[in-house]
Amino acid sequence: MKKEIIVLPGDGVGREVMEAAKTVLRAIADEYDHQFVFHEHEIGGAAIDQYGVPLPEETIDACMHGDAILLGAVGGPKWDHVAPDIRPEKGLLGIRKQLGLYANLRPVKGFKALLQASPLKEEILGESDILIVRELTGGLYFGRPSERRDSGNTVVDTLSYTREEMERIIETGFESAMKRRKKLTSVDKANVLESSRMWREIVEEKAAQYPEVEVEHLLVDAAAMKLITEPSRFDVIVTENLFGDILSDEASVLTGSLGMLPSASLRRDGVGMYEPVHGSAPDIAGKGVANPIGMILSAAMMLRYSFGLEEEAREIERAVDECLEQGYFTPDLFIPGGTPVGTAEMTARIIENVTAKSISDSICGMYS
Ligand SMILES: NC(=O)C1=CN([C@@H]2O[C@H](COP(=O)(O)OP(=O)(O)OC[C@H]3O[C@@H](n4cnc5c(N)ncnc54)[C@H](O)[C@@H]3O)[C@@H](O)[C@H]2O)C=CC1
Ligand SMILES: CC(C)CC(=O)C(=O)O
Ligand SMILES: [Mg+2]
Repeated sequence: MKKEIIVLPGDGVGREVMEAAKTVLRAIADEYDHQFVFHEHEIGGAAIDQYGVPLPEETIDACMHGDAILLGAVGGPKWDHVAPDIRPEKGLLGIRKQLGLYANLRPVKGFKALLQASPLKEEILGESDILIVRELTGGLYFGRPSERRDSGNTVVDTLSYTREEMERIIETGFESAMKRRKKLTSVDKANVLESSRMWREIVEEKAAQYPEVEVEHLLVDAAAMKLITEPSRFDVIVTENLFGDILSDEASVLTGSLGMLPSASLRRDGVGMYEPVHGSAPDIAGKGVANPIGMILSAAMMLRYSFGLEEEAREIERAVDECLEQGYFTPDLFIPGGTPVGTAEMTARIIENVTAKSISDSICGMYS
């Protein structure tokens, strides 16, 4: 299979973890006889430096013509003082909006080797993983332009959603629940927000079409608490943009680190951008210690959702699991008795496991 992959490394550790993901994809291409062609373009701060804007036309154009997009992360202190409308983060919001990538799937899955050191291990192990379905192109991040009034003493951000925007993501939530353990937790703030009241109405309407799905409503503040105290009560969580952003960083703690979580940003026709949940991590950027697993697992999601390469996706996931079982961990993680490594070595160890399987398979094949 030949695929053209648009690569947007962005800023900070985004660039480091992207190298790792490309290396793993090259190993998979070799093992399974695929051709993955990478086309690199700038977004975020790196694009501001080169083009003066966080989302250049040539980047959008490339994204529209590729088979799938991989994104690292954007932002960093270097661009803290640029005008608000050209901040690096506007590049990311812009590409999501312009490509219509409204459904952000954020699986929160624990790996056994890491959970042994976690007080939450019984709660999240095994079948009890969580899928957060986050609305990605509406709500507070996309309101009318934010403004400061009254000599800068009054600030205005607006939260607006259309019924259609809510319906399509809530449907994604129900469809995801149907493929999993058939439980959907809808998270809102319906005791206060009008947008949340409409959200809840729509969830109730859709529930009638999915009688097999058990539906519960939680207010976001209680949901944040229960995510930590009772993670195993959750199967699929569906929620709007801001709540999903915050809850997914929180949920990452259940897996050991924010650096572990991948995501897929999709639209109905299958076009997808794949990005780790974390940001550009300026505090560790350039030190060679970023955890590449969230980015590598995002590449696995790309193989699964955009290319239909389920076996190859599972192979990456298996290799990550194996590498952690062997005790390798980046400094954001901890495995008792294990070996601390940097980004490059972690990546090399993961690839060794991809290769190890196929070598042992081919040896078995020779004697069967
Ligand atoms: N998708 C994106 O591009 C995102 C961009 N950002 C931007 O990133 C910049 C930094 O934001 P922060 O609030 O610091 O969030 P962050 O997600 O970059 O970092 C939060 C904490 O997690 C750690 N961390 C993140 N990724 C890691 C990895 N792969 N391995 C090990 N540790 C990791 C960091 O070292 C830091 O202590 C800001 O400019 C922000 O706007 C933030 C979140 C998402
Ligand atoms: C620009 C931000 C909304 C990025 C972020 O934190 C995210 O998508 O998780
Ligand atoms: Mg976030």
